[in-house]
Amino acid sequence: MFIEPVMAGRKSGWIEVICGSMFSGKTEELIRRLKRARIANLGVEIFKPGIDIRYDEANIVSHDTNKILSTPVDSSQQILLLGQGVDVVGIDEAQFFDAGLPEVCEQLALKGIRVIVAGLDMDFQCKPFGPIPDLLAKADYITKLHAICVKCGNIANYSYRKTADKGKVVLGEKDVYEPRCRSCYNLAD
Ligand SMILES: Nc1ncnc2c1ncn2[C@@H]1O[C@H](COP(=O)(O)OP(=O)(O)O)[C@@H](O)[C@H]1O
Ligand SMILES: Cc1cn([C@H]2C[C@H](O)[C@@H](COP(=O)(O)O)O2)c(=O)[nH]c1=O
Ligand SMILES: [Zn+2]
Repeated sequence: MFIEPVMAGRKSGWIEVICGSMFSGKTEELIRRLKRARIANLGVEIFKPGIDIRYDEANIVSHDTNKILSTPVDSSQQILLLGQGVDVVGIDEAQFFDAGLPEVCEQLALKGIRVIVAGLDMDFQCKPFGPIPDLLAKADYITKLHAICVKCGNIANYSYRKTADKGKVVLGEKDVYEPRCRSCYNLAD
């Protein structure tokens, strides 16, 4: 389990990235860390991409219906503007943001803000997803989570798409995707 670092001396920010496949618990872990920050009386701002309206327009909602209120935004620059002056910034579904997100996170961390980012590291074709690879390179702390393979029960690293759609961005949940391990991902069905 991730334990919040204790920083001595001057207030310094940092970047945490929570990554993994779909259903691996990224959103739950993000919500857990943000709720703990609120319990510590820290100022928290939470963002998600405007396109992510799967479960709710504004809330970040986990597959287990755990939720926390967020501000939907359309660009990483908005996070830089709206995130000023708080202690902690949380970002969910970061794979959908533009290529400027890593630099925005860097700027926020430089201002002493703890930045917690959750997102898919790979798309349905096992290709790196959006700004996540660059975020991983810049992160101070990385947590890689795993789901359970629906085919065999092993640890799942991949998000298998069940439909014929080949577009990179296709919103969905169990109707469209299932988590699979490496062997089961490479099965024909
Ligand atoms: N195959 C699975 N493996 C693991 N968790 C699953 C699976 N199917 C459903 N879940 C549920 O999904 C929850 C994680 O949801 P969530 O945090 O939204 O994941 P993510 O954001 O990584 O997609 C788990 O706590 C569990 O209840
Ligand atoms: C693999 C993959 C996923 N998506 C979409 C599907 C969901 O709407 C989100 C991921 O949500 P989660 O919180 O990680 O479960 O991303 C996509 O658009 N393209 C893909 O390749
Ligand atoms: Zn498997």
